[in-house]
Amino acid sequence: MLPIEMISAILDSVQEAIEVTDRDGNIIYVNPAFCRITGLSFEERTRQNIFQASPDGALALALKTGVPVKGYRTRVGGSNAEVISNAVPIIIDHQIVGAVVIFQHITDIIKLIEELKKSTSIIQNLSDKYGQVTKSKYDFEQIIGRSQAIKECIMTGQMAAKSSSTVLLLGESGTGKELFAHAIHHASSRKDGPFIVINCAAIPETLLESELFGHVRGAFTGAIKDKIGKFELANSGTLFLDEIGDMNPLLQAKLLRVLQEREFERIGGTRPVSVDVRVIAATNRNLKQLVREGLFREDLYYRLNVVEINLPPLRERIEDIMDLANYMIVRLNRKLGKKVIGLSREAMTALHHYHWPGNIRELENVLERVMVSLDTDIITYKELAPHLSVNYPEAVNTEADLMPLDKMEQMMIERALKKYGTGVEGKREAARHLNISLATLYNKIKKHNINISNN
Ligand SMILES: Nc1ncnc2c1ncn2[C@@H]1O[C@H](COP(=O)(O)OP(=O)(O)OP(=O)(O)O)[C@@H](O)[C@H]1O
Repeated sequence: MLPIEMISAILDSVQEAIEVTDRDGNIIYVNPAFCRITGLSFEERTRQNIFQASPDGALALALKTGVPVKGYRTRVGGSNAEVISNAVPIIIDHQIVGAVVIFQHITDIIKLIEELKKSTSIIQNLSDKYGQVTKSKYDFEQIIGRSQAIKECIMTGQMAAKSSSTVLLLGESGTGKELFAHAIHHASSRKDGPFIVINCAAIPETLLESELFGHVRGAFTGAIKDKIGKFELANSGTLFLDEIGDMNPLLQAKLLRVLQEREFERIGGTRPVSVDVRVIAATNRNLKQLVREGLFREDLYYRLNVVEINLPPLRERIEDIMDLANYMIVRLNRKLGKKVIGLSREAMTALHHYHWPGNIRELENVLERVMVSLDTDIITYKELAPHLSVNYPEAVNTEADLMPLDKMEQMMIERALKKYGTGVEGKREAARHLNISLATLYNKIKKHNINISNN
C-alpha cells in the first residue's frame, strides 16, 4: 500500500480532475486540477452534496446505481465547464462507501483530437511521399548498342548528366526514352535524390495539375487533405515528365513558370513553394509539329529543349539487334528460370529483317513470348516466325481489302481491348500484345475516339 502522503501528492499532481464523495453524496475531496478546470474552490465544493450540486452528473449516477459510468459528457454543476467524465462507485467489503469521478475539460480533449488529426495527416503525407519516391533503376551500362546513332545518344546523355539542364528525349514508343531518363539521373550529382516519374497521358487532365503541383485541403471538392505534388517530391532530384506532348495548354503555362522561376503554388495555396528539380521530358509525338499547329507552346518547347536527344528507331540501327537480343535472353532466363543460350542463324536473320514498329519493347516481348513455351536451349526460326508476322484481321488479307493504316491501327486496338478487356489490367495486357506502352495505348484510344465502354 502506498503511504497516504504519496497518494495525496499523486492526486494533487495529475492533469485530470478528480472528485470523491462519501456514500451519502457528500463531496469530500477535489484535487487542484478540478479547481483549475471548473473554477470552483476546494472549500466551496467540499461543502456541497453531489445530489444537489450535480444531480445529473456521472458521479451522482454511479453512486445511485452502483454501476460505473464511462465517457459521460456533461457540464459540472455550478460552473460552465463542459467535461467528459468516467465515474465508479468505491466498493469495500461489498458495500458502496462512496464514488469517484475523473474528468477532463472538453476543450483539452478537442485539442488532443485536433493534434492527433494533424499528426495523422503528417504521417499520411509522409507515407504517401515515401511510397512515391523512387530511385533510378538503370544506368548507362545497361543501355545496349554499338551503332553510331545510339553511341551519340549515350554521349549526349552523359554530357547532360554533368549539368542540371533540362533534357528533351524524343523517339518512337519503345526506343528507350525512360531508360535514358533513369541513366541521366543516375549519372548526375542528384543520383542520391529522388527520381520521380509522371506520365502526362495516363492521368486524366483534371487530376494532372494536382498530381504535379499538389493542393491544399479544401481547394476543390474531394481535396480532403493537403497533397504534395510530384514537383515537391522530386526536390533535389529529377522529375521525368513522360508524354509531355499530351499536356494541355493551361498546364503548359504553369510548367513554363516553374521552369523559369523554380517556384509554384499548390492548387488553392497562397504560399510559393521553391524547388530545385531537374526536369527530363519525353514524347513520341512530333513536338515541332504540335508547336506549328498551336497545340504546344513554343516558349515551353525551347525551355525543355536545352539538350535534345533523338532516340533512333530499332529498324535504323539493325546492327544493335544481336547485342540487344542476347542481353534480353540473359535477363529473360533469370525471369523465366530458363537456360536459353541464343538464337539460330535463321532466327537472327529474321530479327534483322523485321521492321520493329514497337522497337526494343517489341523485341523484348517477342523474345519473352517465344521463351515462355520453349523447351530447347536455342530459339529457332520455327518458334520465332509466328511472333513476327503481323496478325492481320481476316477482312484485310487481300490486296482488294487494303485500308488506311490509321483504320488498321484502330481495328487492332479494338480487337485487343475486346480480347483482354477494358479494365486497367486488360488495357495493360492489350498494350503488351500490341507492343506499345500503356500510356501510348491511352493516347491512341483518345486519338481514335474508341468507346471503351462498348468493347
Ligand atoms: N538500348 C537499350 N538497351 C537495353 N534495353 C533497352 C534499350 N532501349 C530500350 N530498352 C528496353 O526497352 C523497353 C522500352 O524502353 P522504354 O520504356 O525506356 O521506352 P520508351 O521510349 O520510354 O517507350 P514509351 O514511349 O512507349 O514510353 C524497356 O524495357 C527498356 O529497358
